[in-house]
Amino acid sequence: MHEVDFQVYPDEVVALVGGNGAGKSTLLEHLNATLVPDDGELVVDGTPITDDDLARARSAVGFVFQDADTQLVAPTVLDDVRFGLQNYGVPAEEATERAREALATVDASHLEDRIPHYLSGGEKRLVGLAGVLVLEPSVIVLDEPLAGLDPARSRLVADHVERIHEEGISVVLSTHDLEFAAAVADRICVMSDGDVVGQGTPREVFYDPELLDAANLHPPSAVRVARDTGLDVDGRPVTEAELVQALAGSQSEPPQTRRVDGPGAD
Ligand SMILES: Nc1ncnc2c1ncn2[C@@H]1O[C@H](COP(=O)(O)OP(=O)(O)OP(=O)(O)O)[C@@H](O)[C@H]1O
Repeated sequence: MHEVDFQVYPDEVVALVGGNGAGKSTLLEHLNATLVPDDGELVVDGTPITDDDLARARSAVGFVFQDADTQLVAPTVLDDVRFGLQNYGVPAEEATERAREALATVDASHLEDRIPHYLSGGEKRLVGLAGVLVLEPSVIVLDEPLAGLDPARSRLVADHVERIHEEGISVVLSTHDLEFAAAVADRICVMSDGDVVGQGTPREVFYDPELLDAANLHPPSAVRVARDTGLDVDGRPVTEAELVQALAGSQSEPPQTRRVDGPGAD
């Protein structure tokens, strides 16, 4: 990383996008002081983090790792989710109650007695998320949250991101899935070669071909359809739902704007 200036504001979802090796995970791991900058500063909730104070960054910024196994350490799922709370000295009964609530939030209550090691990749990710949510962080970092998930579980993760956001927690995630980024993010940061090379709303970023080319990225399919088919689509849609809505809107235009050929034509 070099010369990176990156902020997360309250109540926003930020997606880091960029090719392999662009620096997404490295930047994310700085946010909760898993990595500490050689030069520069990490400020959490307005206060600079010092070497003696790393625990504060770790409790304020919850990190859900791409490889969930690194995060799951206890013999059962419930033990795992309450592990962090017990480390912070929360009494056992309260820790259990809060852990159960966090598991319910991610629809994983049914897993509470299971052995974390034997869960599927998607289940592990949900339990990792519960283990972070239970600590009530102000920011949650998700490194490649869709990696290895089937489409149904990917949708579930997208729903959870929205739900977490509605609870007033900021979310920073990295992803190679630009459709997902377009659907969940308020702000997209484009990374290339260890740097943030551009950022903006999904509409600004995904309709900026020069920025996307510079980072070797292809826009989401809705953007490609809207841009390349020559259809007169208003509003620069970035998701399929927005594209469908825009196309439906353009179909309700007056009939003279539609080309009508063939035998049935008047
Ligand atoms: N601890 C480290 N020391 C030195 N170089 C590192 C270290 N960790 C990562 N790198 C290098 O930094 C670069 C960025 O890696 P990073 O994992 O942040 O990329 P990424 O954007 O998350 O990539 P991907 O999409 O492939 O996961 C890579 O070239 C990687 O080899």
